[in-house]
Parts: sequence; structure tokens; C-alpha cells
Amino acid sequence: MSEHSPLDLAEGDPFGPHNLPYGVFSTADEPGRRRLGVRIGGHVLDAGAAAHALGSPYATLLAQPSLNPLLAAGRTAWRDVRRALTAWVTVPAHRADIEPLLHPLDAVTLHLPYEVADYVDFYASEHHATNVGRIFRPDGDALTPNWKHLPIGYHGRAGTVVVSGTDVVRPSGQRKAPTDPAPVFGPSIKLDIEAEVGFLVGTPSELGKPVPLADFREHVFGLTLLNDWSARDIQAWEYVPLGPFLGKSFQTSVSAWVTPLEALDAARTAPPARDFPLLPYLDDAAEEEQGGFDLRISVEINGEVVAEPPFSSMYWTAAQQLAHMTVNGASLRTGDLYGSGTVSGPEVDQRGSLLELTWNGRDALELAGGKRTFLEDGDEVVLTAWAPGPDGTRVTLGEVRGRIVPSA
Ligand SMILES: O=C(O)/C=C/C(=O)CC(=O)CC(=O)O
Ligand SMILES: [Ca+2]
Ligand SMILES: [Mg+2]
Repeated sequence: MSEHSPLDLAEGDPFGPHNLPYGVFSTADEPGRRRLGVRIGGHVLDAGAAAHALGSPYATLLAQPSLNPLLAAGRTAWRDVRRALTAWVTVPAHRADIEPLLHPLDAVTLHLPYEVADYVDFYASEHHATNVGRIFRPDGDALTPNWKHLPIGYHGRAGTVVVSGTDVVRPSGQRKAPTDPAPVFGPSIKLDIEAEVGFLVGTPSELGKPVPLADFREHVFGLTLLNDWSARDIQAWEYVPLGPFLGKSFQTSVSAWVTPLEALDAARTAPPARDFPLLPYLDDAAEEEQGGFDLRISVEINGEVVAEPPFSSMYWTAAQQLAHMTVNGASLRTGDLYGSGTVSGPEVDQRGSLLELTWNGRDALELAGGKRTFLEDGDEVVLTAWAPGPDGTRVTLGEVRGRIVPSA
């Protein structure tokens, strides 16, 4: 009998067989060979090699340098592959085949696991939208008249979505405070975070055919933590009247791990009660009963927790966002990624951006490393999250990490 196996996990390991997020890794001896992996405990299983060793019909789908072929394969394949993976890491008879294909996490490099097609970002937290409205538009109503009738969003820049661990170069741009006589150019002095959850589309849809609410699980493969880095000074000057542009397009960081929707069945929850009736394409009883996710996010700056935003407080659900995004006939592509919008809860320490936590720089945070209003060069931000899993377990999402480096 072998001594301690990496498959013998501690009771309650949040990366147990109930979780099994997907990623793409390479090893030091073959840095150019990217492989699909599945996280189990503190290890990554080489999914393609495991499928090959066990004669799985999914060997070709899994022996890939990216998650995209599996994303495109559709929901039946997603379910079958997950079942197979669960068996491979739990059935004792497979251990001899599987154990040599496990790589310790600290011995691999993780890559962006999918090719991002289109990137959209929503604005679904009532608390965030209310706070931002008060800060940016103090003379108007905090929420715009459309806010509770449709999930507001904008198209972002797919090519600048990067994997966790990638440094963030402080962006430069135009800014003009209301009191400045003219705009100035330079490195942003209000660099911020936005704690979000990203939803990853697998199955494409046809141009001209809206995706109904009930088809969410046919199209969305899984979710991932996302940090929508935002330069508030650039944003405040440029956004009228077309919305976010260069203040947000310089970089968006996502976790190296994609958690399949099936791992989060026990975390489904009802979104907040509706203040207005929804139009039929956004209204569905099942959605109102369990369209949300009970994900508890944590935001750390330089190792200190500065906020714990609750995803369960989001007004719009991911299925409503998908239905809205396609109701005009716009089609989905494999690899489309959409952000939930900044997650902020009702309490001050539940706000998912420094803009809100410091009220646009008015109230500095007192951190161990000194006061902070916005991010300074060298600061490192880490988003983590967990959700209730089956039978009292926890499902932890892969972290998203980024360090600010000086302007180029
Ligand atoms: O209200 C505005 O003018 C701007 C809002 C944002 O910065 C938010 C955004 O990116 C969407 C979100 O993350 O909720
Ligand atoms: Ca955002
Ligand atoms: Mg961004």
C-alpha cells in the first residue's frame, strides 16, 4: 500500500470531489505544453492523460490546451465528464492510474484556461449602483429610471482579460476634476478594484434567436471570480454619455479556475424581492426562487480583509442577464464571459470597490501598511469566495490575485 495519497483529503477540504474546478496548466519541464487540469485538494489532475489512461471516450475533448472544446461540447458532455472525473478521483481501483498524473499546485504554472470571445460587464448590485450614483451624480436620483426594469451592462474588452497573478500596470489617461480648468494626462491617481463574479458561456446560440431564462444552464458552463480593475478618475471624465471605456478596458483579471455550475447546486438562492413587475422575458417563478447564488466573497489588500461582499444580495440574476443580453437576437459564442457587476451588500464593510469603501477618497481605510484611499504601486489585491456545498461542505472558488506596478 502506498503511503499518504494526494487523493486522501482532509475532512471538509473545500477542493474535494464535490468541487472539481477546471484550469489549464503547464509544468517546468515542458513549459510550452498547456494541458487541461482539474483541481483536487492541493493537486492538479492532468485531465487528458487521465482520460487516456482510463480509456475514456472523452480523451480527445480533454487532451486540449484550452477549455474551449469542452465548453463547446454542451451540457450533456459537461455532466458526463464531471461524473467521470468524480469517479477517477474517488474510486480506489483508479488510484494506481490517477496518482502519477497529479501535480502539486506549487509545481505548475496556471494559464488563462479559455479564449475569451466577447466580454460584457453588468451592474446588478442595487447597493453598488446606489452608492456609485450618489458619488458620480449627486444632483440626480441614485438609481436611473431603467435600473429595476433591465440589467444594465456594457461591452468591455475581451483581449485584456488576464489570468490571476498577472501584474496590473497602472493605466494612464485623461482626467479632469470638476474644478480643473482643463483635462490633464498622466497615470491614474484613483486606481480601484471591483469584486465580481464572471459567468462563462459554453454552448453558442443562433443569431436572431433570444436565449430564454430557462435555458441558462444549457449555455453557461460555470463561474469564476473576476476583478474589474477601474481607474475612477479616467472613468469619471470619459463616461458621459456612452459609458465605461478606457477607465476599465486596460485589464480585467479572472481566476485560473472555472467552477462548474453543477458544483454550486446547493448554493442556489432567491434573489431579493422585486420592487416592480418584470417584463415576461425576465420573469420566471423558478428564477425568482433560486436564480441567485449564496457566494461569500472576501476582498484582501496586502493580506488584510477590507470587505466581504455577499453575492446573494445581487438584484439581477445571471440567467436574467443572459436573457437580456440576447433578447435583441444577439448570439452567444463559446468563450463569452459576462461579469455580474460589482458585488456590494447593504453594509459598509460589504462594499466591493474602494470608490464605495472610501466614498471616492473622502474616508481613507486604515490598513496595517498605512492609509489607503485608492491603490498604490506595489499593493496586491486578492479576491476569494466560498459557497455552501452538498452535505455541509464548502465549495471554494479559485482566487483572483493582482499586484499594481508603476505606469509604463
Ligand atoms: O454608474 C456609473 O456611472 C458607473 C458604474 C461602474 O463603474 C460600474 C461598473 O463597471 C459596473 C459594475 O461593476 O457594477
Ligand atoms: Ca464592473
Ligand atoms: Mg475591466
